Amino acid sequence: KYLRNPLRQVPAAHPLAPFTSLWILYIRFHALENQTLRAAHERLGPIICLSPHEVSVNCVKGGIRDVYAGGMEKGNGRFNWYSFFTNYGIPNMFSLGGNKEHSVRKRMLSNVYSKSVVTSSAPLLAQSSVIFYQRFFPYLERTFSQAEPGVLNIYALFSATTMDIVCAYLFGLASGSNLIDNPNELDHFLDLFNSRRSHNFFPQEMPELTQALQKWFGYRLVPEFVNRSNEEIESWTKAMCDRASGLLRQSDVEIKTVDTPVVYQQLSAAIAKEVKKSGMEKVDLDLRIASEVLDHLAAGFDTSGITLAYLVHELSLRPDVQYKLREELLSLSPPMKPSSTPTLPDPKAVDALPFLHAVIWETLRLHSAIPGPQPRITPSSGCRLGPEERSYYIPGNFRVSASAGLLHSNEDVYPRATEWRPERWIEEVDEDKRKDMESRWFWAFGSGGRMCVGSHLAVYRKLESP
Ligand code: HEM
Repeated sequence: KYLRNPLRQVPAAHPLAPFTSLWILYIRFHALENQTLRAAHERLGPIICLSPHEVSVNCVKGGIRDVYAGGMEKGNGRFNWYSFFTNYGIPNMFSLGGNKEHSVRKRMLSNVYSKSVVTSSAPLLAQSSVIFYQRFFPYLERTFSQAEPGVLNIYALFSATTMDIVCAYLFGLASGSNLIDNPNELDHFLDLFNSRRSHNFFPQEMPELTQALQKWFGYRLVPEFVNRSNEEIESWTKAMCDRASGLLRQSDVEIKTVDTPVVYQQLSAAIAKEVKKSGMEKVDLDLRIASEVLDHLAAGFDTSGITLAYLVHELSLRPDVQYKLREELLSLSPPMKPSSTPTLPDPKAVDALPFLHAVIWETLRLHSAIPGPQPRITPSSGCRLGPEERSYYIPGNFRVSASAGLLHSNEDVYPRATEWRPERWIEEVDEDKRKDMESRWFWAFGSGGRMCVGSHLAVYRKLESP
C-alpha cells in the first residue's frame, strides 16, 4: 500500500505519517496540532503529509486557492468532520458535507448577512444602540464606580455582548438574549458551552467508533454531561425561536424596528418554501430553522468574543495605539461616549476609520479565532497540490486542510509576523503586496463558497465595540 500511495513523495511531517494515521491522531488527541503543523511546515515547506490519506497545505497557489476557492467539499458519504456541528440531529449550513445542498441554504441567507444589508439595517443599528447604551456602558459604569471595582472579566463581558447582538439580529431584541444584564445566566451558559470543548476529539475524528462503543458496549467516549449541555443549549435556542415565531404570527401587532427578527424571518420563510416546493413530508420545520440559527449564534458569539478579548489585551500593552484609536473614535458623530445621544454613529462612517480598521485586521490576523485546520476532501478524480515548482498528485477522497494561524505567519507577506503591529495595515506598500496582505493570504474568515457568512456582521460589531 505504501509503495502505491503517491503521498509517499510528499514531505512527511513525521517518519510514521506515510504509514499510519496513528501519529496525527495522537497529536490531535493531545491538542498539539497547531504547533506541530507550524514546526513541520517551517521545516518541510508548503505541503506536508500527515497520514497515508491526509495532507496539510500552507500556500495560496496550489493551496487555499485550489482547495477552498476551488470548491472542494467538506465531506463525502463516508467522512464529514463537520457533521459534529449538527444540532437537534438536523444538519445546518456549516455542517452540510456536499456543495449542492450547501449552496441552496447559503442562498437563503447571504442577503441578510451581506455588507450592504448589515451596514444599512435599521433593526441592527437600533438593536446595537440599545445593547451598547442600555446594557454595555452601564455595566462598565457600575463596575468601575464601585469603591473596590475588583476584576472585570472582559472575555465574559464580550461574550455576553456578542451573543446579545447576534441574537438580536437573529430573533429581534425582545425575543433574543440579555446575557449582559444577567450574570448568572451568562456564567451558566459559558460553563455549558466551554465545558464541551475538550470532548470533540472522538466524535470528530472517530465518529463510527464512538457510536459503536456506545451502542454495543454502552461505553461512552464522550461524558454524559456533554449531551446534557448540548440539550440545554438547544432548548435555550428553541425558546428564542418560539418567541420570534410567536411575534411574527401576531398579525394585529406592528413589530417595532428593534424587535424585528431579521434572520429568523428570512430563514423561516425560505425554509418553509423549500419544504413545500420539494414536497418533503414529516419534516420538523421548527427544528430545521432552530438547527441553523443555533449554529449562527454559537459561531458568531464565540469567535467574536475571543477576538475582542485579544484586541483589548493587545491594546492594554500598547498605550500609544490606545490613545490614537480613542482620538479617531471621538471624531465620530455622535461621539461614542456613555453620556452622548444613545444612538451609534452610522456604520459606514465607522467603517471608514483607517486606524480602527488596522487594529481589527491585525487582531484577526495574529489571533484568528479559528486558527487551526479546516478539513476538505479532494475530488474523486484526484488533484495536484503544492506550489507549481513542487506540486504533488493527491488521490481522490483524501483529507486536505489549511490553517489561518499558519498562513498569517508568512514573513514575506507580514514581516515581523509574531508581533501585533496594526501599523502594518496603514504603511505604504505596493499594490501587489497589499493584495497579498488583505486578500490572498488573509484567511481569518476562510475563503471560497464555505467562507464565513457572518464576516460583515462580525466586523460591524467589532467596529462598534472598541
Ligand atoms: C471574528 C468573528 C468570526 C470569525 C473569525 C469567523 C470565522 C469563520 C471561518 C474561518 C469560517 C469557515 C470555517 C470552515 O470552512 O471550516 C466560518 C464559517 C461560518 N461562520 Fe463565521 N466567523 C466569525 C463570526 C461569525 C458570525 C458573527 C456569524 C453569525 C452569523 C458567523 C457564522 C458563520 C457560519 C454560519 C459559517 C458557515 C458558513 C458556510 O458553511 O457557508 N461567523 N466562520
